[in-house]
Amino acid sequence: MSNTLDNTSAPSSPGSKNDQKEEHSNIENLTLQASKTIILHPGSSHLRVGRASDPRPVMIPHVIAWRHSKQKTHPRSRMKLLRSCDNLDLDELNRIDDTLREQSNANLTPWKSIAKENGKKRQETLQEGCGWTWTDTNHKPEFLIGDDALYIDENDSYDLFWPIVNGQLNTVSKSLTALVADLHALWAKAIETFLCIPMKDIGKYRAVLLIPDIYIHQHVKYLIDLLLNEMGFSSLVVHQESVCATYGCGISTACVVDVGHQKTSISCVEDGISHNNTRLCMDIGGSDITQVFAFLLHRNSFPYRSCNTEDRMDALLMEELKETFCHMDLHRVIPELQEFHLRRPGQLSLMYPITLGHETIQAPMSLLYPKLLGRKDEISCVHFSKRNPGNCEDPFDDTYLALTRTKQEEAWASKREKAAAAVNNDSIEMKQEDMEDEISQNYRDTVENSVPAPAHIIGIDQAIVWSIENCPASYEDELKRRMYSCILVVGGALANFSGVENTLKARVRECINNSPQSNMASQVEVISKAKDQDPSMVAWKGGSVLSCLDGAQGLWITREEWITHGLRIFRERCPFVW
Ligand SMILES: Nc1ncnc2c1ncn2[C@@H]1O[C@H](COP(=O)(O)OP(=O)(O)OP(=O)(O)O)[C@@H](O)[C@H]1O
Repeated sequence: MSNTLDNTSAPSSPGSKNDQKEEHSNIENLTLQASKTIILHPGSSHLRVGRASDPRPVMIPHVIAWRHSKQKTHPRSRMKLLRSCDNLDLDELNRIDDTLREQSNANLTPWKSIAKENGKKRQETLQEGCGWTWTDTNHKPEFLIGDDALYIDENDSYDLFWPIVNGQLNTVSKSLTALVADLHALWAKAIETFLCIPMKDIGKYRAVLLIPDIYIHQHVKYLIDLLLNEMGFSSLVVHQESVCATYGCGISTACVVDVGHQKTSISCVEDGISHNNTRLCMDIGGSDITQVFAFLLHRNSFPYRSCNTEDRMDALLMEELKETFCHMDLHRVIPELQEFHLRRPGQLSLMYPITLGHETIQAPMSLLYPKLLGRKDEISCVHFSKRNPGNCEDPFDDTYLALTRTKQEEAWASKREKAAAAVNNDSIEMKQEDMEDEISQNYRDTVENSVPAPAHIIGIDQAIVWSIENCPASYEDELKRRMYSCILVVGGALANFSGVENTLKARVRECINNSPQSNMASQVEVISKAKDQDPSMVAWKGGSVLSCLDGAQGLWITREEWITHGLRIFRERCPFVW
């Protein structure tokens, strides 16, 4: 498929008039097709949706607000924008500080001095309002989506719901059927509002759906059914985020590190295939960085003293401050005098001066030192590829494959499945030590014990090494070498920080320096803004590239085929191992 990818951008060779005519009409066809293809990339914080012909997608908060009656007696659900972090392990901050001192050769200003400075700061009221208003709900819409939902007054009669949590469908708060109904309402409204396509015309459009690398089979089935059956798209292709990310950058082989709002997913992709054993997902991301930053700002006498991240507007302010001030440039540790604006719908804006110390680096570094997050659920926060539980619609499921695979494949698969099941807490009887033994053993098989086994959350640098070391064997470890020399960071949460490439590169080098792969250390390269694209849109872009590839034309499943053959046809056409 990579060759085809190159072909799409290759200039046409001059030929006869007929050839040129044919080429012209091919291009016209392709453009027409692209304008009739909608790419959907849902995430924990944002939904990206747009036509394949668009240079970039519309990106809206992936949230829906349902109206409820004022008489409702039970408390309204208030899904928090940021997860709480009450157990930060502050000893980890000392480790981060040691690294900063070593790298910057500078003295770090103690947080108490910064706090003293901030204690003196007073806000200034600006004469102009912020221009924001609460969403007008006077006409009592049944539901609202995106920014309209996010900016509903908290006292208004609406319940907010984020359908994706930690990168997966949020089935903790709702049944799968109810959740899919929410997605139907949300996606249809987004397509009508932002792409100006009435749902009555959706049958003229094809859809590309991006799913997580580690997906739940049943969820994918529900989503296909939603798009083809319920919404009525004419046909559909489903593909994994990491592979689409490589298409989006025009890179054929990379270790893709996708750090989003609530999840970090790592996978080694080679020519359009994400290697199963290299996939790892941890429930940590940008939302954790925001929480750590909020904590550190409070410790440093944050001048907006009543800030409370349980409040939606304050949580959004914290996100904005993180995106504006945080970075991963380890040489920038000197305190800086900055200012920020506090905006609230219908109120005058306030301008606050603030002194920022090196908490602006400590917060993003928490993803390299995840112990800092103090996650109590850290074992259930690590996920590996899941076994296909099988489905009666699909005769060639894992059970069939298990019966037909070789002895060696059998041994490997059973070991891996046991370890993955344990880490995912599916196998509750398994004791902690057994579990660690299994995972270590599984891990030793390929890694020779050079990196700790990911039975709990580990730093992103270590997770990258774990993933690459699990690549299939190749001549003189050529594949691993290629992965180390192309670590592609996508997703909005890490790739946007200045200095991330150098910092991550140094950390990965350090991780492998004392391992059998130390000869590859000098070749480690990290790319965070491939082709100057917004890293949170790279995978979406790849979805649009995929929809135009010649080689992908055989992957489409039509509505009729889905209705007639169900999962069987999906397995046949699926561009990844189902
Ligand atoms: N300029 C920036 N600097 C730092 N962080 C940023 C920046 N822009 C966006 N982010 C962060 O990126 C995160 C959103 O990234 P992304 O859109 O890739 O996540 P998502 O796909 O919605 O979530 P997930 O991958 O967890 O399902 C948010 O935490 C946001 O604060």
